[in-house]
Amino acid sequence: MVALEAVDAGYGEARVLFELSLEVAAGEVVTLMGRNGMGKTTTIRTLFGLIRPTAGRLWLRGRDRTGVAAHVVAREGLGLVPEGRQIFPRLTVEENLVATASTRRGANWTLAAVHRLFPRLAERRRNLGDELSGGEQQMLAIGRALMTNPDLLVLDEATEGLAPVLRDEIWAALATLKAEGLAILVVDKHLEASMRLSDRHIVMEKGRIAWAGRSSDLAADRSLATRFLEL
Ligand SMILES: Nc1ncnc2c1ncn2[C@@H]1O[C@H](COP(=O)(O)OP(=O)(O)OP(=O)(O)O)[C@@H](O)[C@H]1O
Repeated sequence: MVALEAVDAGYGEARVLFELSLEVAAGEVVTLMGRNGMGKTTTIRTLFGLIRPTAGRLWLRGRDRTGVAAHVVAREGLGLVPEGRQIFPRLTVEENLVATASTRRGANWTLAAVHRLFPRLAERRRNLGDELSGGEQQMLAIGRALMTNPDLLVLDEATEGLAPVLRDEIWAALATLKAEGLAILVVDKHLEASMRLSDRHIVMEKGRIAWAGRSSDLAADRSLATRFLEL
């Protein structure tokens, strides 16, 4: 449903992505991995139209969407959980969720549905964003992205800096979303958890794809992790 095809992209003169191609099909869960600074966030920004590629194509639902504005991409059914969460600190939990609500195509995601996925957000609904713990903020960031009713949810380091019990809660929520048929692209360093969740894994090195394969391939060759991921 989304694809980058031979994309070059970067910031000003600095080229970060080199002929990068990747694809996420409907209902598929894919992990994007790699050491710091290898271009994962830049890849996500390019997918969302936040960076315009200098070469190559962005495909959404089979249509060439290269160079379209970010708000147009968002309306095509891509929901972003950005690095650092970026929730609204002075809005309540409920206001944060309603702020991004979309009525596109049936609008499965309502406040009640987000509360079912993360009961903690129902308890905290009247708290301000900056009164939440890190884990609760992350749940809110995911809930907010779901309120746009995406077909593909993209998470950039969503479990970073969270206590293990909260990380597990986030992974469990993602497993529920996968079972409901949502496509997910997840940037994450936690290999074991992402191997359990994801269908496929893509490893980036210096703006290029260094390795791609299934969880069973990763499990079979542990040297891949040390080679590409510093684990
Ligand atoms: N806004 C920016 N302006 C200029 N260069 C940038 C900008 N953002 C990132 N870069 C550079 O682009 C390269 C790739 O960064 P990117 O954030 O995509 O990597 P990453 O794999 O997501 O790493 P991390 O895990 O540290 O977020 C790095 O060399 C980084 O310094």
